[in-house]
Amino acid sequence: MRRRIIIFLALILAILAIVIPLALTIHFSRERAIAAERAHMQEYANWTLLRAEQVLTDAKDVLAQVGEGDCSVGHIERMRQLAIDSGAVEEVGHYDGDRLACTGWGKVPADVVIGRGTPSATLAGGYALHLHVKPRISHAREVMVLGYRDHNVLILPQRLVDVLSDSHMILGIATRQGTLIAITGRANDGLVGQLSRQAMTGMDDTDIYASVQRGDLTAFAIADRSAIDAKLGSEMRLLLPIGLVASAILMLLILWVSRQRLSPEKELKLAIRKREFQVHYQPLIELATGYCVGAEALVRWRRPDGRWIAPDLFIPLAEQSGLILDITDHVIEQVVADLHAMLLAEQQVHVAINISARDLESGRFLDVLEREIAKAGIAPGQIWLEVTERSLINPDTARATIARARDAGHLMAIDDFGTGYSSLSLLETLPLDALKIDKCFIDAIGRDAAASVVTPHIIGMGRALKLNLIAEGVETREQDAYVRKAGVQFAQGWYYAKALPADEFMAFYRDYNRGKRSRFLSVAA
Ligand SMILES: Nc1nc2c(ncn2[C@@H]2O[C@H](COP(=O)(O)O[C@H]3[C@@H](O)[C@H](n4cnc5c(=O)[nH]c(N)nc54)O[C@@H]3COP(=O)(O)O)[C@@H](O)[C@H]2O)c(=O)[nH]1
Repeated sequence: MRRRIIIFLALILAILAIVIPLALTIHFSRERAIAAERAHMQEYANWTLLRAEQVLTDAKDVLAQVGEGDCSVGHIERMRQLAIDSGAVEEVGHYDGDRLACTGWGKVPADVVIGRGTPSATLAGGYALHLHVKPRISHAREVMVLGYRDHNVLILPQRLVDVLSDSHMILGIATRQGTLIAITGRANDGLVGQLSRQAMTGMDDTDIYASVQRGDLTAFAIADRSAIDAKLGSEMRLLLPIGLVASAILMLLILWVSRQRLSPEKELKLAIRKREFQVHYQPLIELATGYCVGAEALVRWRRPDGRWIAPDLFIPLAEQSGLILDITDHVIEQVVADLHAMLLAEQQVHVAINISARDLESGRFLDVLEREIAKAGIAPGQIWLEVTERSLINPDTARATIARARDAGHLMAIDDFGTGYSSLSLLETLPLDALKIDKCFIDAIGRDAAASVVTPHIIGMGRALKLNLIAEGVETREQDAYVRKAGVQFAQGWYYAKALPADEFMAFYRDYNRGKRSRFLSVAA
């Protein structure tokens, strides 16, 4: 269940690890494209402003150079020459009072009356600006007129906005007060009015735009929003690799974390934290009396989905990772919690707890054991400890811990005896109380197997060491009869009972011993 949740979460996170960086890449690419296009519009509004300022400066220069005039031949010649030399003005004219008297083309005929008119705007320095003027002398295209004192110049408005652009856009120039002077194409009137009045940048459903103001003028640039899409491609090409790398890093991170979470060691750690372990008890039978005199505590892992996991599958990992220390502590606490009432009431009953090589090395379990049994008032002799032959790899440390345990009053048994290649001389030096003959030798009884020849020797070895013998894995009547006859003191195995939950074990103990009680007490005494 937990595994499935982790895999499900990892899948969701993996999808998010792809979707979020990609969505952010698209979002930031779009933001950058918009910002770039706004800056682009601003740049062109600036170019337009510069161009318009240049044209007006040229026109003002012409007005400054023309000097005083009286429509003499020399004056007219000067006006014509200035118009030819200037790239900005089309014509220069001279007023006599309120009437245009002559231009670079010559004197204005007496029957043609051209007044000064009302200026559309007045520019700094006292220049009068007239817009949308149709010249009556040259009959040229619509112009704007810049007047100063007795002279004026005609300027083609397009000159103010003739800026080469790198993409399709509309450029415009207006007076500071918002009167449009020139524009390069058709655009939304409302937007043009807005841009002519103030410096701004922005975007609406169809356009992206910017306007700038300086001195007497406002310049603006407008482009279709599709310009953003064109930039989006290049921004995406820039940001997409970053987005893909971020996705890949996130995916690797998720993979790493989920592998960690799914690792058996991590699961075991979590199971210890959540106390998912339970202890079952396999009854131990005293063969001479036929009584159940105790049990071996065997740990089981109950997963949150209800599945039981056998110790064979997790004890080796727990030993390898050191987590066995915590499991042993848990088993001790559980045994005391489960059986303390029974152990107090039935002082002849004992429980055997399995101790690993790591436990022997650290000796920590003894502190936990002492604390727990002292709290419950259980006699130390009612707790036996089983160590396998294989866990005696470091005999000196093992000997010290075994001695400590025996000094505390516990009985020590060697488990799986016969499979661990312990030498008789080593076993002789250890302070032991019992030997458990491994199941493989019990299995061999009555069979034509190589081990069957060894079984009597294993029993003989136990006897030679003057230790109590326990036969484990007894499954048949024949095996029971054999070990009884061979003088083995105790036996456990499916022939008597499997490992049972605490309450079932206590019920088994009551039922199994019923009717045998008086005889048992006399034997125990
Ligand atoms: N360090 C710890 N080791 C522990 C602990 N609890 C268990 N173990 C060790 O795990 C191994 C497997 O144990 P389990 O699956 O519980 O099997 C035990 C018995 O159920 C099984 N058994 C007993 N009688 C019979 C039988 O007649 N037939 C049959 N096929 N199996 C039988 O044998 C196991 C008991 O083994 P042993 O400990 O050698 O007496 C096992 O090595 C456990 O020791 C723990 O808390 N700590």
